[in-house]
Amino acid sequence: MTDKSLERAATPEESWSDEGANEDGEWLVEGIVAEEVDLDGTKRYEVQWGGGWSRPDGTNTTWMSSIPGREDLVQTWDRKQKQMRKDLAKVDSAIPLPDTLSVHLWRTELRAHAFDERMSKVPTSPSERSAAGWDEEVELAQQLPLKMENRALRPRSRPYSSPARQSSSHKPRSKDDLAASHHESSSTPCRESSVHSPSNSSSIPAVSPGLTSSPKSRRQVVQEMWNKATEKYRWKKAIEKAPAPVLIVNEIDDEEVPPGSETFEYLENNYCWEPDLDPHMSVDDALFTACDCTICHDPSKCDCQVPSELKDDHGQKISAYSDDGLFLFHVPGGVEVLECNKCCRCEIACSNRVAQKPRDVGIEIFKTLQRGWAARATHDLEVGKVLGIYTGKVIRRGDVASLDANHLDYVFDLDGKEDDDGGDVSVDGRFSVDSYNHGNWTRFINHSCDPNLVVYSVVYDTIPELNVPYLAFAAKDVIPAGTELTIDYLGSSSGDVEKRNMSQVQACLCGSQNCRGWL
Ligand SMILES: C[S@@+](CC[C@H](N)C(=O)[O-])C[C@H]1O[C@@H](n2cnc3c(N)ncnc32)[C@H](O)[C@@H]1O
Repeated sequence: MTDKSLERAATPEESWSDEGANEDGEWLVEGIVAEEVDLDGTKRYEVQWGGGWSRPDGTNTTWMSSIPGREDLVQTWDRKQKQMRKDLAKVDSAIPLPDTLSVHLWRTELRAHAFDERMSKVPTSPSERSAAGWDEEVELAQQLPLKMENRALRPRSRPYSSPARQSSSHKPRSKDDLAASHHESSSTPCRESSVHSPSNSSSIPAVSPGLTSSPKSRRQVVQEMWNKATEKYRWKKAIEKAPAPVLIVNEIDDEEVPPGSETFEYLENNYCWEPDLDPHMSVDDALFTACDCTICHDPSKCDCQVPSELKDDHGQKISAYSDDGLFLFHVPGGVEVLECNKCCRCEIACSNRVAQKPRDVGIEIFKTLQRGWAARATHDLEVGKVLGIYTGKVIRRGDVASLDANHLDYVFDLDGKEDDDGGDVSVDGRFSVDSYNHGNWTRFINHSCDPNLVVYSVVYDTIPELNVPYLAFAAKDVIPAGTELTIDYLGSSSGDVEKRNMSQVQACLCGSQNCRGWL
């Protein structure tokens, strides 16, 4: 594919006679009809020529980065576009954004493909993008002072009721080479340098080493850093594929990247933790219950499902997913989905490996008018589509209280098996995930009282007894590309607010018809 917007059409001066020029031989500009933003942030305007001039094929526009002598046209155009974006941003987050924005999204996709082309790799599908060039480019941009907002609340996972736990039978098995054939990534101790520190390895020179091109914008640098991090989560053998890209878009104001982005450690599909949690988090392979299936169609015959509590009305074990990997929404509160794990023999294509697969949907982190940054997908999503997992730093629940207040908005409790009093989960066994300094795109998912995503607990690279499942996000409805992705921070609990200090409650600006008014 060719990025048409970057082709430079011949101007009338270059290709055509003077017919259509005014008496001074100057060409008349009728106006600007479109704009395009290049990968490095450079704008181009599609200029329509006046004077009745047109090419033989009827076209009469040219892409130009400036219009000498008609800067007024550029200013007026920029002002109107800014206003239009503001108006668009006022649209209720629960309502799909209008077509004008889809055009933008489509162009964003085109730009991503154009980038791939320039890096000499033609992507074969929208979700397959090249890593070429990241290595030279990702050495990071200028370190700017970061202003972190002080917020009070934290999103909580659904407060499930806690069913009686059955004791799991574990069938130790020897290691085989399967682990190596699956994803390279596993959860790791947190990278200390990513905690805000001006002198750490994430400091960003103004110009990328080895490149003579102009300095990169902060947006570009952060985006590249994050996408390079997703590259680590590449599946070998059957699927030579990294997750789809994450892009940063601001159509509202001049904030280039979300606060703290430059020092943020992007973790696409794994947790990190402090060394003191290592004995808890590092699980010996011998403790995994693994299956010998090739493709796991029948959970009742799948050894790794022995500890699973996901059953039908007759007590038969059932799968959380359809054969084509869509979430089926019959996982009751308190039940964790057990996906095939690194010791199972099944293929990567197994229908019981879903939340753990590299994300095949592109994500845009975009600025909203009143709710900070948010997330949306660049493709239409079908019901049950699983988008990814909440990642970040695993901490003991007891340590949440001592976090800085601005972390609390980004703390998700792993409380799926707990009831209001913690149930049969011991105090020492309660954990939370802090995605303030470490995490992935899901930390930008805002709250809606009428959300379009559901959250469920899933286990695959640890064992259920450790109580550190991942929280996975699945589309509750058909979600058109460009629609903000939202969850209900309070799950189904309406009583939860009574336990909260009311001074912590924030006004909800989700704009849905059944908005509770707070979150
Ligand atoms: C996990 S963060 C979501 C990402 C956040 N918007 C950002 O810019 O980083 C949660 C915070 O986002 C804001 N937020 C999310 N949903 C909101 C809503 N419906 N109304 C108002 N603010 C919201 C609140 O400040 C909340 O504490």
